[in-house]
Amino acid sequence: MEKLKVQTITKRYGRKVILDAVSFELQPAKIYGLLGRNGAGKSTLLNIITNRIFANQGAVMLGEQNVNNNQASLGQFYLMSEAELNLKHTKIKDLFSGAELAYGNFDFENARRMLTAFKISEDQTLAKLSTGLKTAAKLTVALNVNADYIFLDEPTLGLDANHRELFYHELMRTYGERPRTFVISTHLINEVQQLLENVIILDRGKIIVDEPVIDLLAKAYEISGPSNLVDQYTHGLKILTSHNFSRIKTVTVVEKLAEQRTLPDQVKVDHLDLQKTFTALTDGGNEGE
Ligand SMILES: Nc1ncnc2c1ncn2[C@@H]1O[C@H](COP(=O)(O)OP(=O)(O)OP(=O)(O)O)[C@@H](O)[C@H]1O
Repeated sequence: MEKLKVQTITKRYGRKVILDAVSFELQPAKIYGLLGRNGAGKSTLLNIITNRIFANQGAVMLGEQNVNNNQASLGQFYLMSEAELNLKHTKIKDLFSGAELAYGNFDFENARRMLTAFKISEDQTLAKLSTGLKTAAKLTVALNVNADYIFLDEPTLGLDANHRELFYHELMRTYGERPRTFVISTHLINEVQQLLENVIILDRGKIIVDEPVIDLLAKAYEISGPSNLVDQYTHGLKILTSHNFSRIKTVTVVEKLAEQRTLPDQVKVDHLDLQKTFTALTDGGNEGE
């Protein structure tokens, strides 16, 4: 498996810049989270990587090959997204054969086992399934297709809590059996935190985070206490969010706290989880666009 390199991708719709010279790399056999607020450009980016839409500038490379219209490279990528590509009236079993035809070595046995777990018959068509079960059927294809890079755009759309658990379990199972790269774009950040090795955060057209989750969380803090003491302790730090309740101030920072900073007795420092870190970093972003 080769590295996938996204190099200075720019995408504009009219005069609006959706992706602004975005660059990052995906390593073989890792699970990434691609996070961003509504309208941040996640789907646009995944569609560009998989050649469904075209960038105004930049390139996507698999190893040394530009993937643009390159069937051999594109044959390593699979995108599961909301778009149904006119497959509504296709039976699930025909989706399986389609994946076999396009990619070879489809894991029929595991796919049938997953369908049974989701209580879906392979003779059903996507059109007749509920939103959640449609997602479950598409996930069953995505987790059993023979591709090195699998992009899951909103893979939990409509899935109830039990089915989401089943999906996370199946993802880890297939990843354990055959490690390949998964990129999961989702808003259910807390739920996927345990699955992700790396996180990429898109905000207002740019990548603002691209690192192992463990490294990001190691420097993500919530600091609270009497307002004047919090101000004193955080002097010189970049405060991302700040709230006052009565005389207690709570701020978030995502940067290393130097050891020589003395923590006043009444000030408390806690680590943030991934959801809160994301919110702190993207507060004031582009929600609702
Ligand atoms: N075909 C299009 N024409 C014009 N603008 C578009 C088109 N497709 C997407 N956009 C705009 O590009 C921006 C990014 O959209 P995109 O769907 O990539 O965001 P997203 O991060 O996937 O959002 P969400 O989390 O809400 O699904 C949005 O402002 C959207 O309105």
